[in-house]
Amino acid sequence: MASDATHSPRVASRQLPAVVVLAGHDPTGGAGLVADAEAISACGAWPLTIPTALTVQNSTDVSAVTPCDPDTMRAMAAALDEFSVAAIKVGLVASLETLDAVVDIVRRFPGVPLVMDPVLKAGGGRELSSLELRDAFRERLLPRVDILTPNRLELARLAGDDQDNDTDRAIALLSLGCQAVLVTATDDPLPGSDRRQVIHTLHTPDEGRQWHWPRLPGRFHGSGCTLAAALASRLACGERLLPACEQAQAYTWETLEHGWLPDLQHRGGQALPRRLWRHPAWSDRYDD
Ligand SMILES: Nc1ncnc2c1ncn2[C@@H]1O[C@H](COP(=O)(O)OP(=O)(O)OP(=O)(O)O)[C@@H](O)[C@H]1O
Ligand SMILES: Cc1ncc(CO)c(N)n1
Repeated sequence: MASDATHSPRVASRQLPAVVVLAGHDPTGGAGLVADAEAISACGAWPLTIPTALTVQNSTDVSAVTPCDPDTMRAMAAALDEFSVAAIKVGLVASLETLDAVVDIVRRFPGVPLVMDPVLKAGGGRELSSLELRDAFRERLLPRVDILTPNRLELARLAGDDQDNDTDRAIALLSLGCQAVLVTATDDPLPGSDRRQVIHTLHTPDEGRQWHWPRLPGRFHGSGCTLAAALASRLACGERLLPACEQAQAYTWETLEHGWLPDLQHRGGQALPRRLWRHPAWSDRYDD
């Protein structure tokens, strides 16, 4: 056995691409930082988690949000200089002060792909963003975003009232400097669309692309976080935008297909995506 003096830990020689996650903490693990960390790990990268807010919530609704201390967030980011940061994922930003910190942190990583999942409203309807905050977001963070992943409601709220269809709304956001917009249409299906499917539309300045996925029964808590975190992870691993979008959607769909309901009484709770369902420790559990 090697002596202490000569012992060196067994380490992998390959560097793992890291994803900085700036998001709120959801104690259920359905959404927020924990969800993001699971999705990022499952999709091949290493999560570096910086909390933006602490929330009180269950699988249905958020009842309180406490923004985190912006200087602590900045200090956390500054301490991560051993890692090779290859993507950033931003989720819930609940105050102007934490938005300032997010903007400062993002500036530390110029050119690193940034995925933003705008979290404006909780599943149960609680507002999580003020008009002032949305304006500041559009002005200060959106121009740095590589891909935004709003649902249709978030798209309409961020684009404002001047457009009357999703394409024009997405173009309005692209004109503010964001590079791509992937719009999900689950709770608010596209007019005239087949309700047995969920449709995603990618808008970029050069191309558009649509995907159709079979609609799974039930409602899910944290599906949007899963999609955006998986996408950040795939981009961190060097995937190009289009295949990264496709792989992140396929992964998200599988986590929902393997989702589970914490409340078997079905008192209105939502199902939680099982993001590590491929892990051997989970393989023989909870499956019907
Ligand atoms: N019932 C469902 N069937 C199939 N896919 C779903 C279903 N619900 C959500 N998804 C998938 O989850 C991902 C996130 O979409 P969704 O529209 O739920 O985002 P969101 O409303 O922003 O989510 P969240 O409220 O969790 O932030 C998409 O890939 C979407 O297709
Ligand atoms: C912390 C957090 N982020 C995002 C969402 C949206 O699902 C949530 N409910 N909670």
